[in-house]
Amino acid sequence: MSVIQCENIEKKFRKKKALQNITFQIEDEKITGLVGRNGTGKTTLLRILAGFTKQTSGTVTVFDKTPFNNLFVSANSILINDQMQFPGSFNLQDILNYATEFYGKWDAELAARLLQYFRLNPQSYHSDLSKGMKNTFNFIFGLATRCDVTLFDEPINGMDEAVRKDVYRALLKDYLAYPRTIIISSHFLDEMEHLLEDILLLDEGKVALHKSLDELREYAVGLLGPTEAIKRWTAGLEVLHEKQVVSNQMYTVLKAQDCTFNEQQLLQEGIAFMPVSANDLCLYLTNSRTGDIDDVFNE
Ligand SMILES: Nc1ncnc2c1ncn2[C@@H]1O[C@H](COP(=O)(O)OP(=O)(O)OP(=O)(O)O)[C@@H](O)[C@H]1O
Repeated sequence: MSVIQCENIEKKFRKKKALQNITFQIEDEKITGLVGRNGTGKTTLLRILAGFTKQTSGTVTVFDKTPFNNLFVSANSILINDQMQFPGSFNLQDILNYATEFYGKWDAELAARLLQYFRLNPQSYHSDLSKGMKNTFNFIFGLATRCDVTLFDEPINGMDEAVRKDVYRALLKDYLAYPRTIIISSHFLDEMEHLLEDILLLDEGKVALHKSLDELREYAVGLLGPTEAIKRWTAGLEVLHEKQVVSNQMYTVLKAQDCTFNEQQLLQEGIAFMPVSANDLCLYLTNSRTGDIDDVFNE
């Protein structure tokens, strides 16, 4: 069953199109990674799904309802980001107590145990926490709501590596015990790959790709070998990425469906097949249109 459906969404900020032609569906009980370069529309999309802002055109439904200003959607979904504001007079414990009243599936015990594990003092104030601690608290809050739709916008910003690892593990354990629809936007795809079932990749406000992680891992293949031989074999094919490794050796990434070569023949010419990670593929598919950073320093 689709919990989230977007049909041809566009979002404009004055003349700037932050999102365009966005169409996708997200099934119930999946963890989806929302990835893409800076400024590509991830936050805007999550804010629309959470009902915080309205699309300029197109249709969005969450639980078959239009999320903007919808009480049912706001009681059953949560958007966690580093802009979260809590009443200034509330300490962390007050915030957790208040959540009990608002979220039907709130797990106070989980919240308390995680607070203790991450050494967050329940008497401290949210505004006094460091960036990493604030985001750890926000993550705990989001997890403990057990909302049927839980949206995390770059939840691990500022967390150190050990905390990030624990956060991933907590998310996975809780999700396996209480499956729900989770979307996480992040620039750390490598680290979170093991959590994700699907990837929604945005590029300049459009959906570049929406696939399962398994499909993504098989989407492309890398060829490493002599430049002349690779150029000859790949002539006329769509190249997703290429890089000169050393003077006469290059690395080229192609769509796997286009690689109908005889692997043995390629090997004889010194060309090796290499897998392409989901993270690298996402980078290649959203490559800068302004060339390589090296070009900035070349005359
Ligand atoms: N309130 C706003 N007013 C004007 N422009 C905005 C506003 N919010 C976002 N934008 C623009 O919309 C585009 C998408 O921004 P958004 O924050 O959704 O990107 P993002 O993918 O989340 O970026 P990042 O990875 O850097 O957090 C950007 O060009 C941004 O400048």
